Amino acid sequence: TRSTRPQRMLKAVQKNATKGNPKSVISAIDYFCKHSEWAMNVGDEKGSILDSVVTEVNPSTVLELGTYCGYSTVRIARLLSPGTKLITLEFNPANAAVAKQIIAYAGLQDKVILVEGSSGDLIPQMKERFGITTFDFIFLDHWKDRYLPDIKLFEECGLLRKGSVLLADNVICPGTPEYLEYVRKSPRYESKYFPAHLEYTKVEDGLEKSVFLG
Ligand SMILES: Cc1ccc(Cc2cc(O)c(O)c(C(=O)NC/C=C/[C@H]3O[C@@H](n4cnc5c(N)ncnc54)[C@H](O)[C@@H]3O)c2)cc1
Ligand SMILES: [Mg+2]
Repeated sequence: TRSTRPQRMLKAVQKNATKGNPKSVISAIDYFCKHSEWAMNVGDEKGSILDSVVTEVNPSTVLELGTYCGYSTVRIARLLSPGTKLITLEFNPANAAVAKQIIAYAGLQDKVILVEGSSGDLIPQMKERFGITTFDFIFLDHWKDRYLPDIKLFEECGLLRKGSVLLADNVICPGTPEYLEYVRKSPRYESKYFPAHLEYTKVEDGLEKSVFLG
């Protein structure tokens, strides 16, 4: 049967990147998306903003919602200090299987815990399953209608502390209007919009960084 786009992306990484070199994996995926097939990775322009926020926060506890093929997982994990791991949630087994291989090809498997399942089910399990008290940094890049319910779930589960940083992809395109309204209106968050473009296109998009004020 015909291969899937994530499988073709993995092939491109195995062909064009250097094993154990995260930067080359990131470049190989960006090249594939620019010259072969567009795919919904955060991309290089928004990825640089992601890099700068992760570097600024220098988090000890990290959560990513929506692994997809692991592109942003690799971007984040490569910047984490030794001994720090990121937890990434993905409910599509086929995507998780590809992501696992791309993360391993980058040599970052020891810095990543990939959990198969849905955020709605897994977020309430973070404390008991992974011994997490609160998250320092959360990257939201899953189904856009899950951003708002999931941030409320973080609050209900006591997973945010004063200074926790949430970074949300696609707040313009595809768009997350309810989430944006919530974080921008709530007195419990300090929000900032980083303008950019939809990955590999000239369409306007951007990231919203929201700091929990406790
Ligand atoms: C109209 C239009 C369409 C598409 C675009 C382009 C565009 C650009 C982008 O950067 C995008 O991030 C997206 C986008 O839709 N992303 C959704 C990403 C899902 C992945 O995450 C997984 N997942 C989804 N919900 C959950 C969940 N609860 N728990 C665990 N995993 C979940 C899925 O299994 C997928 O692996 C789309 C722009 C405009
Ligand atoms: Mg996205």
